[in-house]
Formats: sequence, structure tokens, C-alpha cells
Amino acid sequence: MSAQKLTLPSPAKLNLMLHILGRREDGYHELQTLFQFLDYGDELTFAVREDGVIQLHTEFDGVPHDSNLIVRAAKKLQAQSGCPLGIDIWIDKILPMGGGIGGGSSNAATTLLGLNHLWQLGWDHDRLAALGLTLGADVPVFVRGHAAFAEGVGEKLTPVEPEEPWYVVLVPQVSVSTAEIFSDPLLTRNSSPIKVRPVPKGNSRNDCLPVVARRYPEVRNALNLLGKFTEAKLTGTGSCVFGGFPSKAEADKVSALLTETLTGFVAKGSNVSMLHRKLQSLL
Ligand SMILES: C[C@@](CO)(OP(=O)(O)O)[C@H](O)COP(=O)(O)OP(=O)(O)OC[C@H]1O[C@@H](n2ccc(N)nc2=O)[C@H](O)[C@@H]1O
Ligand SMILES: Nc1ncnc2c1ncn2[C@@H]1O[C@H](COP(=O)(O)OP(=O)(O)O)[C@@H](O)[C@H]1O
Repeated sequence: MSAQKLTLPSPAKLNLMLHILGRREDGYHELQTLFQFLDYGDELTFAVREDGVIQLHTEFDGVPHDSNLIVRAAKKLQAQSGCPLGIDIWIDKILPMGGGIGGGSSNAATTLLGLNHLWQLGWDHDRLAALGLTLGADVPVFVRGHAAFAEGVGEKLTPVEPEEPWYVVLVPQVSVSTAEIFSDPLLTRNSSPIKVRPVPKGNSRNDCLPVVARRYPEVRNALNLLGKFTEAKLTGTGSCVFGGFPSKAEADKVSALLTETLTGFVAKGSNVSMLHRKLQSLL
């Protein structure tokens, strides 16, 4: 008899603002950023194996099997929990890679939460988030599943409740290297820390934007075009650009105009990750 399959969502995130406060001794940058999820993302399907093997069945262009964050997350959880079970995994990948919408980190978090459920490990979110942080700075927020103000390299999280507009997200056809942006001499690294909560209005800038727009004409173009309709912002280190609208109808109208020449999609902002809504419904 074949194992029962479980399908879970793996949502995208946006950085609604991103300030860089300084550089740490280890070369990483201290940030303040606001994460919100999108009701839009990949889908991962899992089936438990009795033989302990971890197998991702979907191939990724340019990402070898054992480097995939899904496989790395599964192997770490298996090693640290001592679980003898294995897993078959398939993914329906719709999120662009290297777009600043966190697809890889989200896939890792969905894997951690999915396997915690299927392998019946009983780990709490603190423990899963700590493991997730060793895979990437954005993994903990996906594990916790609530919109958050993040500090440090993104691991100190305070839940927040920003508005949940409809977004038009444009996907310039370039992959931006996060390392390249953080090593650019022109990057602003000395923003003053925001000490008041919630983040006061007027702090919605992304310090990476000037450097990314300067290096990538495709991103500049997307910012200019979306900027004709609403405030156009960069998420993470890009390449994706987004803007909020009060209704789906308005977002759809702008998207229809812009996607004649650019790639993009419309999605609702969400303060509770659709992964957590699905997991809740299983309990
Ligand atoms: C800045 C954010 C905001 O969400 O960008 P996006 O990746 O989403 O675009 C993330 O925190 C990115 O975190 P993460 O995804 O873990 O970064 P990585 O790709 O591992 O980082 C690649 C390189 O960028 C630099 N880096 C990254 C994050 C950080 N806070 N300071 C840094 O200096 C480091 O040199 C690191 O080796
Ligand atoms: N499951 C995965 N999904 C996406 N990218 C992955 C995955 N596993 C490893 N990667 C690598 O991580 C890089 C960053 O991916 P991603 O998280 O999608 O972008 P970003 O951090 O810009 O939002 C990719 O370019 C890819 O090389």
C-alpha cells in the first residue's frame, strides 16, 4: 500500500520596508524589516517512507538535489531529531527564484512544518525556527507564520498587523544576487534604528533599492511603470517589485495593463501564512 500524501502551501513574502543599520563582525548586516505573506506560492506534496531515504522528485534548474533547501531542511531535521523515517517530496514551483519573495526559505519552512507533522516529532515553533535560521535568515518568519517586524539578520521577530491590501507583483526577468547587493560600496548601511512600535508612517523605504535599481535596468523599468499607478517598492534585494491596491479589481486592472509587456501576478497580502491556516485545519 502506498503512503498517504499530504499537500501543503509554501507562500511568498514581501518586505514592506527594509532598513540596514550596520555591518556585523561576521560580515552580515543588521536589518530592520517588515515581513508580510502573500496568499500565493508553491505547493509541496509529501509521502512518508519507511526506509529513511529523503528524495525530492522534482528537478530544479541550476540547483542540485542535495543543495536544494527542501532537501537540506529535511536532512537536518532528520539528523537532529533522530527520526528513522524518510520522505518523498514533490513541488509545484510557481515562485520565481532569486526574486526577493523568499521561495527557497518558504519551501524550507514548509518542509520543516510538514515533516514535524508527518513524522510526529512534536517540535515547537521555537525549535523549528532555530533550526530554520541555520538554513537562511528568512526561514524563521515562515516557520512562525505571522507577519512580523524583524531585527538582527531577520531572526528577532515581533508579530505585527499591517493592512492586507491586494498587491501587484512584477517579476523582472533577472536574478539579483543578495551577496552582490550587500557588498556594494554604495549601499546605505547606517540607517537609524526605529525604536517605536508599530513602525511609524514614512519609514517604508528599502535601503537596497537605489543600489539594485542602479545595477539592474529591468528593475528600474518595473519600478517606473508600476510607479505610475501607486507607490512602487522593492522586496528584499529584489528583483521583484510590488505595489498595494485597496481591491482585487483595481489590482487586476493595473496588472492587466502592465503584464502586456512584463511578467507579474496579483495576490492578497496576509498576516497569517496560508501554510499555518492549512495546518490548523488538519488538527
Ligand atoms: C535581505 C533579505 C530580506 O528578506 O533578502 P532576500 O533574500 O529576501 O532578497 C534576506 O534577509 C536575505 O537573507 P538570506 O536569504 O538568508 O541571505 P543569503 O542569500 O544567505 O545571503 C547572501 C549573502 O548576503 C549577505 N547578507 C545577507 C543578509 C544579511 N542580513 N546581511 C548580509 O550581509 C551575506 O554576505 C550573505 O553571505
Ligand atoms: N527550494 C528552493 N527554491 C528556490 N530556490 C532555492 C531552493 N533551494 C535552493 N535554492 C537556491 O536559493 C536561491 C534563492 O532563492 P529564493 O529564496 O527563491 O530567492 P530570494 O531569497 O531572493 O527570495 C536560489 O537562487 C537557488 O539557487
